[in-house]
Amino acid sequence: GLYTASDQILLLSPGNVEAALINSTAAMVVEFYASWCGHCIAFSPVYKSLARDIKEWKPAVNLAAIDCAAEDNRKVCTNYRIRGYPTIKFFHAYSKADSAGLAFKDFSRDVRSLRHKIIDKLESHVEAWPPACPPLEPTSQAEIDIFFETNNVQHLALIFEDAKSYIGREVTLDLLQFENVAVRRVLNTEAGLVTKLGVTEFPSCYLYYPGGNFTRLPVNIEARTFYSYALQRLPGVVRSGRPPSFTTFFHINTTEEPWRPFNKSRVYMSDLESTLHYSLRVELAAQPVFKGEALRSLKKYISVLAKYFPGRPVVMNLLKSVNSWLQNETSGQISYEAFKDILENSAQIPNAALPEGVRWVGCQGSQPHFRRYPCGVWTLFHVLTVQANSTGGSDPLEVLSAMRNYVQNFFGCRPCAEHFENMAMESLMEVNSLSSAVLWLWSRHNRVNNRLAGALSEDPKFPKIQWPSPEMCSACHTVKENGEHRWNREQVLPFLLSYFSSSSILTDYLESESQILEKQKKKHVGQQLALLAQKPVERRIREALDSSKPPPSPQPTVQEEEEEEEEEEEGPQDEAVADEEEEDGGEAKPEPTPWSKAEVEAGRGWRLVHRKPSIVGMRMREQQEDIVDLDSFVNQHYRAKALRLAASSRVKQRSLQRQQEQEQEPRSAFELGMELDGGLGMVGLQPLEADPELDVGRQRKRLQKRELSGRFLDGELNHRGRWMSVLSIGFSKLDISLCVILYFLSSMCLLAMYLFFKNRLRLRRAKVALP
Ligand SMILES: Cc1cc2nc3c(=O)[nH]c(=O)nc-3n(C[C@H](O)[C@H](O)[C@H](O)COP(=O)(O)OP(=O)(O)OC[C@H]3O[C@@H](n4cnc5c(N)ncnc54)[C@H](O)[C@@H]3O)c2cc1C
Repeated sequence: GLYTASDQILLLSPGNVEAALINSTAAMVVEFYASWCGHCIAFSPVYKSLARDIKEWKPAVNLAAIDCAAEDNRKVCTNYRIRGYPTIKFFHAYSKADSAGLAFKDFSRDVRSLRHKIIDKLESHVEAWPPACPPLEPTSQAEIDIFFETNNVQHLALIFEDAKSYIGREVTLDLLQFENVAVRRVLNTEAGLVTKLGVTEFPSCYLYYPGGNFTRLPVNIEARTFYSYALQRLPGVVRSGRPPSFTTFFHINTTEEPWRPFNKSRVYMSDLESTLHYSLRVELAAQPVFKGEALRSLKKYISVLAKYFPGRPVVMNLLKSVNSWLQNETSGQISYEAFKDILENSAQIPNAALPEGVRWVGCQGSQPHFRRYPCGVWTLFHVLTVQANSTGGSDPLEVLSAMRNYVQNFFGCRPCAEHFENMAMESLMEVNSLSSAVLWLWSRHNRVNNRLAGALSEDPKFPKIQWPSPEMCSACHTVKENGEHRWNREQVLPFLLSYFSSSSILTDYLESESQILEKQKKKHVGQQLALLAQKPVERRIREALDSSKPPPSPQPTVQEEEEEEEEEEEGPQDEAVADEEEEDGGEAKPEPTPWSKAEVEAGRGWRLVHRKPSIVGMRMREQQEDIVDLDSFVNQHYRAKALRLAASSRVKQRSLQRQQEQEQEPRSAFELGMELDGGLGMVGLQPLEADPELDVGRQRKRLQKRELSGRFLDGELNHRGRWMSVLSIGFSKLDISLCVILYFLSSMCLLAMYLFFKNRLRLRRAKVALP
């Protein structure tokens, strides 16, 4: 068919036609059409506009349509004696079963004249006036005099007009769904009232109160739209079924968060950043993997954000890094986790971060379920279309198609996405310039506002209006000669360009950039700690071993090797001095390689695990460490720790100065990790202190030296201890046995050779001695 349920048009079928047309409390206007008929197709936008225009009239009159081209509907259309398309018929409220409806003859294809026709038909009701329809006939002085005795309303609006004018009746129907206000039309011929109120202009609107007090309703233009808008916003006037505390909502904090006072006619960066946070960290997270259409949509979305989001440097740096990573991604699919790593700036690009959490300001709702994120999404895309326009984007559809794809693929509200897609399919192709893109989004947003006005999702504190209101931009509204409201697009465009421009965006309630960066830094450190704490011991050992495979070049340079050898050969006294020098920074050298921190860490890990042994022969075992026995590995480190502790306690006893130095020396995070891990901190290779500046490499070196010093100080260790220490470095019992056997065999061999040559010499001497 030509219509959908979101058009505010009731779609008729054999199943619901009787319930809709027979004995209904509201009158019905029905379009009988055929979906293949060109005139029907041409008329459908008018009929949709009419439905939007008079949606407040629903309790009195409702619009419906039926596609007679559908086989199932043919009998219904035949029963109502439909001969041609489109045919519009009017059914009075409480129509009988045999009613065939009143056809609109020669109706013109414009909303205003159709509206007037509907009013004419409503007034032609001959039976008892339907209770759902307000009185449409002109009022009199006599009725006004006793009005407040018989009606319990706060405001009575009197619209003074001539007999031909429909404004009074239209405004009466526009206010049908609002409480605490009544509207009556007064003809210019009602001399008593005209004189009493001193009315000179027709049309004009006056508010009349008990006791005969009255005041003129101030509006920019004397027209239906302005009257209806102003009357719907009078104090105490609420949509039917809504709480009457409309005006006091502003001061009541009904949300969990503190209310943030704001200017209703400004855009806030805090809303935009909150939208980015929710969109990128929450909504996108629903997709574990992006591929195909979803990946293309994500790329487009991030691309327009990186190009047009008028963000602070810290946010823009982050968006640009995410964008360049995404655009370089060619594998055809990416996981959300990988995306998130870049989003959280795991690579620690300087001065780049997206603030965490939401802080709604202009998008605050009076209840936690009102407004917020969807308000932010609209605002974000209005800002982006305006930014694209003012920065001279090349493709008029760039932002809108990114929005369309985002909404279609990721926006959590699926019916919203469906409605938006329908609008996009219908007219997005008409957009041919950057300014028409701005206007397209504005007008489609207004369509959504129109559809949602009065819906349960409408925040009573922020009623859905045709935006901008006359108060915000009176020049945006005009009235045609015939009194019909029109948007003045020439005025709307500059208004939108200024309202959503980057220079108009307020930065209240934002966290400072340094706060954001500081939080991000803490988060990174926290994540590293959590990761370390979560990893099972064996996994950490395996990872350490994996990381022990040499990366391309962080192997020690010749100079480094020499330095390390020198350090290893230094005695304990030298070590203390060297430690002091390192702490002072005196001898500390910057990392000689251009590797990232992680790579350097990996390199250090590699060097640590593969450090040159002090016993010749260890090199031969390096290749085998990939298949190390975990238990013996664990044992080695337990033993190493025990030896270190023993050695350091001996040192303490022997040197008071050395003891003091050791006591003053802060325990390194690495050592703490060793203790926490039961001596396995070495394999985690992670600093456990929350200070990211901690030089883990130096502490490791120091630790190595202590291990070594433990061995060199071992003069006091007993022979068995030393033997054990030799074993602990890596020789198995088999190795030792083989060595002993080889030693024994070679000794035997030497002995045999000695005896052999000795005998030969003796024989030779004996031969020479013979005559
Ligand atoms: C793409 C999309 C489709 C949606 N579809 C539906 C739906 O089908 N059903 C549903 O229940 N909800 C839908 N929503 C949510 C709904 O439109 C509102 O966003 C939500 O109800 C919150 O409303 P709000 O009062 O904060 O104002 P919003 O409509 O969210 O507007 C946000 C702000 O934008 C400004 N604004 C308002 N109108 C315009 C305009 N025409 N042009 C420029 N700026 C304007 C105002 O300052 C307003 O405060 C949709 C949201 C989006 C993003």
